[in-house]
Amino acid sequence: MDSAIEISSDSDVEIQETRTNLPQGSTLRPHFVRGASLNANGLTRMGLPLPSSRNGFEAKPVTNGYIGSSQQDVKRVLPPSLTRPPMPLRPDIVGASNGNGSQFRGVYTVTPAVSAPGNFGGGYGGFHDGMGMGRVINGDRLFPPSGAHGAGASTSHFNGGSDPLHRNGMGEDRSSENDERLIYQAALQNLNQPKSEVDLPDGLLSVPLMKHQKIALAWMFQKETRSAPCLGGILADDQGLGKTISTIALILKQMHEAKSKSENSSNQVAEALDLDADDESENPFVKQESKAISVNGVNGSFGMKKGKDEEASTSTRKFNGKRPAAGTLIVCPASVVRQWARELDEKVTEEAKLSVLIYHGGNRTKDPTELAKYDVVMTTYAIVSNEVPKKALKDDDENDEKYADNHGLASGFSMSKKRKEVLGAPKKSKKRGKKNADESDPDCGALAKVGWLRVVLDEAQTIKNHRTQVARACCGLRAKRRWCLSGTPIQNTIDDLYSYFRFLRYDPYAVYKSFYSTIKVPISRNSQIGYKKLQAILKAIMLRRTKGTLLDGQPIINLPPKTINLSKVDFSVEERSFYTKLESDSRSQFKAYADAGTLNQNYANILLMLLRLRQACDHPQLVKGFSSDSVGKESEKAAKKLSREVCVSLLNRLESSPICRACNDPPEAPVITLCGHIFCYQCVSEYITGDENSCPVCREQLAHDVVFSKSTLRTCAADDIGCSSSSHAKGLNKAAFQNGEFSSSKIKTVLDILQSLSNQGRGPNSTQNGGMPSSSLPYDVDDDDDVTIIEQTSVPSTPPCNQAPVKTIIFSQWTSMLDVLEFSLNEKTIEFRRLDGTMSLAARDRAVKEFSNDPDVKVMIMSLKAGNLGLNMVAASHVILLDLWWNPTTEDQAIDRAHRIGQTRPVTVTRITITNTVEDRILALQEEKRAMVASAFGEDHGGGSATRLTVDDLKYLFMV
Ligand SMILES: Nc1ncnc2c1ncn2[C@@H]1O[C@H](COP(=O)(O)OP(=O)(O)OP(=O)(O)O)[C@@H](O)[C@H]1O
Repeated sequence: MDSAIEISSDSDVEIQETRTNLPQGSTLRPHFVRGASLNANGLTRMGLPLPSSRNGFEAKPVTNGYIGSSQQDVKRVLPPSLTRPPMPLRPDIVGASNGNGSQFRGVYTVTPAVSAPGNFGGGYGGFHDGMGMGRVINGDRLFPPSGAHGAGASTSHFNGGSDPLHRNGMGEDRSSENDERLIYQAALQNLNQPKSEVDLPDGLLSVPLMKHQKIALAWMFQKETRSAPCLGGILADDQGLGKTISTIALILKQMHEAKSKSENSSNQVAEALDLDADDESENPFVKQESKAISVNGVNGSFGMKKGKDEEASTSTRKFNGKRPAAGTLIVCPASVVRQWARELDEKVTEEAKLSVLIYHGGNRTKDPTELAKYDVVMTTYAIVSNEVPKKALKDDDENDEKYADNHGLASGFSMSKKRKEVLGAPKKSKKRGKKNADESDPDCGALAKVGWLRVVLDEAQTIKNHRTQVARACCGLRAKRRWCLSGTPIQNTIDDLYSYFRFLRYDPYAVYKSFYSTIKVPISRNSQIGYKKLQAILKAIMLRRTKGTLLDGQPIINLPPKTINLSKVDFSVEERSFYTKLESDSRSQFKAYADAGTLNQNYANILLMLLRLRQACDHPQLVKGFSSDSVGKESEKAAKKLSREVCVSLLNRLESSPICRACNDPPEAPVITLCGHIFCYQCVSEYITGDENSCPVCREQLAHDVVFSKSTLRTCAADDIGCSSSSHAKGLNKAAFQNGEFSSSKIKTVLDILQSLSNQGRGPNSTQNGGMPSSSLPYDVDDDDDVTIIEQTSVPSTPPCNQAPVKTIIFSQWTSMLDVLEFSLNEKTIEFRRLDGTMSLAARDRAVKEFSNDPDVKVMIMSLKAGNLGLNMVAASHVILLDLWWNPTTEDQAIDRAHRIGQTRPVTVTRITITNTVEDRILALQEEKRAMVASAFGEDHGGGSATRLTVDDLKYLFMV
């Protein structure tokens, strides 16, 4: 087995307790506290060092480490400050231990996490809270004393110069101005929560900024000055705290200041000019003609609308002769583009209206000077990925290999050339390399041909893997000021940070060698000191407040409570028998791979088996292929024109390598592009409907007529492969489903919940406490910032009923589950809307609006992939999660669509899982994932090591 780096933490104690509680016959997970290797979208490859999950720690002798199964396993030494009492388990784990199949309902109630000011957890105060993942136990944050303040952090501890790697000049090309020692020494001088506030002059925003937003504005404004280590930073406030409005305020503030300066003094203009000069350009900017153009509402094409004033509105943007200088570029997921537009429209007054362009769609301009006319341009990550030359990875590629060796990554798990080819990675042609590096290439889009004053990456975790096309493209954007907005900046490992540093040009950490030698090596040598150093490094560029952060002793926002129910239901007899057979077949197959020593080679197959088990928990028909063929007529027509050889070859490929190149999970409704890359239909649709029109892997043109499903290809290669049986089976399954022969326990549970909400919503006696029993027992937990778990035995009741109708969002990660659900909702005449990745942006926007505004629309069914980020859906006070996502932060993000500013009612969340299935074990993995994230943010200093799904993880999942 490969070597694996272990987190040695006090959570071992917790796990041992769990083991004693497990029911007879339950499979104990040998590596329960080991770092699970999950990525944001799902599993990382078994031991495969996905770029975002590289292990970067040196081996340490074991002192109090967890004893792994391999003798080569490497242990991590915990600082003494991190030995804390064992923490009780989450009810889901305990629930799994009941062993009697009885339903268990754990309730997680959000109480504002109280953290006293000065307690380092009292908001933004440095690494822990600065990173924002300080855990709350009974309302108190736990931090190691080492992180309580910066006083104990002698700068000598941070002497990067003593680092041989550093001394050897790996970062030697950086100026002394950027010397990391200066940066963190400066940062150490003020590790307290920023308190300075700045407000906008009256008349710019239509709503007042909240106190924490004024602090954010002051902080952001200051970070855009030359005194900062890089111009910009990471605003990492919790989801829903108003990162959007803070950013809009920054844009307005900077424009207002620049305008005042230019009116007042020519000297000041000169200063402003200097401040805005593009430091990546040799030529100073020259004055640009600017126009005031107001945003054209939030509907239609978002074209420009000339403002009343034609006076200069965009401060100091200038042309440099070669590249037009443009304003602010907002890059965000397609699903939130219109929401940004709406915020800009609604939150900015008529007088201060910004000119806004949504740069999206097939008809988008190719003229860079056109982009330069707007104050704000909004676009999607996919378009950036398509249009902007990728920043070269040469250095990092070398590093990856070199450092992987250093960190005990088994060679068999490395992303070998062979593996890349299997997965369809394009061979790098010299031509492409050149093309990527040259923005004068005619294929390079308008986005890359302007110099931006400011680039803002919303949901910046999208670039957490610095090797991806999208991350490299974002890095390639020319910009003076750079911002990352993310409520979940670290999802997997410390390496996630590297990608942000690289984008931000946060020298010297923007060079992997320096990041490695100045951050990762110190952590591995002495985690306590190393993390203090990271704390300081982050402090200089990151602001993070959670919903529980206190300002002057008061919570920064007063949100109604959030209650999370874990609803464990059992299968029907038919479902159980179907599942049991599937599980035992999968286990046998897994054992066969294990016995043959071919687990690595069969990684994709193993994930596919897991996918089927997970889907079977939702509805057996998902496994049996109920879902209708995703691709449309265009695809079928085009497939008929392909030669049989091409069809067979594509089909073979589609059947042999089932990993989606977008989400890294086995694809749902798998399709293959003509260029040979495999995706979930939903994932590839994001690229097509987003009008980016190009394959995220190789940039080949994409459209619906170059995307083929298995059944379409089978039809074309009919005789040998037997398409007829497949479509027959599909018809049969659908018929079976429609006849109700195979109902799903989860669907029934959803309908019961909706029914009960509908009844309770009408009733006069709704409780005032969101369904919390009066005798609730406090339940400690360390895995969520602001959640306390209590045990509840009664069915949660609905929140208090006020005038607004009770609305529910239902999430599933599979569109086929949404299909099935649709059928049941229609049958019960429940009015709903749907949002998934295959829909156009306009259709998604319409669905959100109708759900929010139409009192008759009580339900929104959403794909977790398309709908978990950014959207404001406070009309809903109930959230149902139909299935478990590997990474719990994804679920948290989904829940926060409803639990955010603007929510006036308690929010109830129901996670539905099936007992005695793989879902029990995924819940346990999620616990590990939460623990890993906590580690990464300083709770147990194990961060960055928990990055891989090991063979033992898989054995656990398959109960082998
Ligand atoms: N000062 C304010 N006054 C009124 N409404 C506000 C204010 N600040 C934020 N909001 C509203 O709160 C909601 C959440 O804000 P926003 O979308 O900016 O949060 P966010 O931090 O960007 O969330 P996410 O991380 O999920 O994208 C929005 O509907 C926004 O309009």
